[in-house]
Amino acid sequence: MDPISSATTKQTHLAAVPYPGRGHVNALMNLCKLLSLKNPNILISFIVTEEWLTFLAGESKPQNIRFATIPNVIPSELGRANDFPGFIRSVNSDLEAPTNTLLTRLHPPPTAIVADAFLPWVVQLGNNLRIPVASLWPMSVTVFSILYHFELLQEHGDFPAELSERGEHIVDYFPGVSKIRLADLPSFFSGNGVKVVGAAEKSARSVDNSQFLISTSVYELESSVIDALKAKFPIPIYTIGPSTPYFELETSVKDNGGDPKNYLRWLDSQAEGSVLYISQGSFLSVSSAQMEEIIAGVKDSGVRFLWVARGDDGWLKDVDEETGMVVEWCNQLKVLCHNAIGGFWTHGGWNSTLEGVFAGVPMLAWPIFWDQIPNSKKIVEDWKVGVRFEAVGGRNLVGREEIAETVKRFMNPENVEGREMRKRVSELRETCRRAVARGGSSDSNIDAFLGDICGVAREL
Ligand SMILES: O=c1ccn([C@@H]2O[C@H](COP(=O)(O)OP(=O)(O)O[C@H]3O[C@H](CO)[C@@H](O)[C@H](O)[C@H]3O)[C@@H](O)[C@H]2O)c(=O)[nH]1
Repeated sequence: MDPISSATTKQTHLAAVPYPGRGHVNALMNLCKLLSLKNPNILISFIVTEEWLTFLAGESKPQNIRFATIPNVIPSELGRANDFPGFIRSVNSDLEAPTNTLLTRLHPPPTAIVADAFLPWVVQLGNNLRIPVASLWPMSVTVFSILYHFELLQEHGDFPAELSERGEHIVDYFPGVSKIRLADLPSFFSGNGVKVVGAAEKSARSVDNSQFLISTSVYELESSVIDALKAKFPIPIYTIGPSTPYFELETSVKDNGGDPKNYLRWLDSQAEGSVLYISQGSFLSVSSAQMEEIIAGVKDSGVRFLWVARGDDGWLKDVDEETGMVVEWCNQLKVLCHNAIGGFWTHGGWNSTLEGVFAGVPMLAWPIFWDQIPNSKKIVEDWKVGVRFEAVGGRNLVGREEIAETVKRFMNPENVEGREMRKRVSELRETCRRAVARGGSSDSNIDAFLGDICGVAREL
């Protein structure tokens, strides 16, 4: 197939197919907004289930991005954590047929597709329909390289790994990836994670049949692994990150995220760098016993916090504003960029990790699973912009005293180690700002991708 020739004569119509999960939908929507800002003449159809359309109803977006829906053929987002392997199975079997039908009925017909790589079957649909596909990899390129080269783990006898025995074993054979302990690999390779490792590997390998690989990373943050992949791959690899709404920072009108409390006003009244922002991700969390220790530990630390907690976390509702503030949802990037925020307690989701770096806020990582583990290693060891609770997954319970001590030390502005971290993260913040500024690595890659899918040289 010649991916370009079909695009040259028609209006550019991009069909965007996100994986149904918050971190994935947001990343692809932000990419679509960036493309649309740069070229308001392209049409983008953003394909979601009817349930996801209700979640996105309040989303402000440019006119040339429209939603197109498929029926609710997968388990509800609201309970997907209950049977995660079952959810993945359904996404990989039940979404394909309605997506195919929709792609063939969209008008005008799509001239290109951008799809989350965790929907590997979209690549085949695109190939069948002779529409070029850009696979969006929503995690770090490091994690991509590890999954793509899964067979290296097997060849070295490192899969499956019993982490209690071999967790400290260091692996250095993934192209471009810095030395990493087996315990720091994505959780796909051990314990229950092996139930989904096949699906994850398939996602990474699906790019073999796509026409572009787009990464939400920032070139300068992972240059060695990106260079190694570029040397090996015949298709363009575009890093466009962070795929987060930095372009809306000044203009967003949704500062309260629908929450009746004004957390931004509260932040305005706090001393610079004094507040810990806490968010444990969008759908999986820790056990309730562990949560009790975390709440007690954070409160005992005496550090003020802004905490994102879901509706069922009722025990956080009695927090008074002298201690902190609890919200169900917030504009995370805006919060992180507020000068009252001095630290970010994060599960290490890739978008959150990049947002922490973009905002220049040191991170306290509590990874739960998947790529959050290598992301936390990157935060602490590679970039040196944070600390982590060691091996939280493998321990029964991290006690409140340890949590209180760690939080206090982490947020103490006098702490020498902390000063170094803050300096480093400010440097990386500038790196990210340069990447998205005009002519920077991410900005140029977005232009290049647009040029490719529009099939004509654009006037910038
Ligand atoms: O109150 C909140 C809480 C979160 N967010 C946003 O929600 C996104 C969350 O994304 P991420 O940090 O990546 O976390 P998850 O939603 O948990 O992401 C899933 O998808 C990611 C990308 O594949 C993976 O890195 C994670 O491990 C996986 O859990 C971020 O952009 C946040 O800014 C808000 O805007 N407000």
